[in-house]
Amino acid sequence: MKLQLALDLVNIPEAKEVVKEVQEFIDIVEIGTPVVINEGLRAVKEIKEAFPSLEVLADLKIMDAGAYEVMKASEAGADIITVLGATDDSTIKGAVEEARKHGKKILVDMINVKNLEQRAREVDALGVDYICVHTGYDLQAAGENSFSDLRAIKNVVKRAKTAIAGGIKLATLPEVIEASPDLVIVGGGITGHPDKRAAASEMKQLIAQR
Ligand SMILES: O=C(CO)[C@H](O)[C@H](O)COP(=O)(O)O
Repeated sequence: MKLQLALDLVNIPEAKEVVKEVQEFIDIVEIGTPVVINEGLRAVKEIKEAFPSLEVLADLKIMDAGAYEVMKASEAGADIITVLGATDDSTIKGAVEEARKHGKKILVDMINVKNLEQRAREVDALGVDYICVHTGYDLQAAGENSFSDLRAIKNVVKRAKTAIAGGIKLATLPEVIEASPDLVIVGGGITGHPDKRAAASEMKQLIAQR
């Protein structure tokens, strides 16, 4: 089980500071969608150059032009690129084919997918690397989480790895770990903690005990 740090509310220098603090406890660093909007793919490039031993995920949440956007993120140094599960199969197929050309991986974000199990089966058959259940910020604010969604996709996904994101904190991590995802994605649970290093370290220990 891997731990991914999601960076959403920082600029590039701040991102580097946070990663420096917690790098020994994380496997993947995510350049979040707001960071890409503010800083562009330069953020991916700079973080990959600064931390070459970490995998870097570009959270582009691709909805169209899958091949082109994966090509651009790959050129910037991303190891994993996100595509939305709600989009058309042709976009996901294009993204997967392009990722293969560059030796990169595709994570499909199932945010706001209604027919979750059926779509997870379909997306799995398209050859993606990760399928991720995700409660976004707006639904987190309404008290929702993706814990039962994770259990649901674990029952139907046969070849992709599974991942979960959305509001995971130290207190809720044990419940997440219980459902055995391959990847746990944590943003505010680390970046919003008064001691980021301690939070990341404790999360890594909880995951390692599994
Ligand atoms: O993709 C995202 C928002 O759309 C976030 O990166 C993801 O939800 C993880 O952050 P947090 O743990 O703070 O919810």
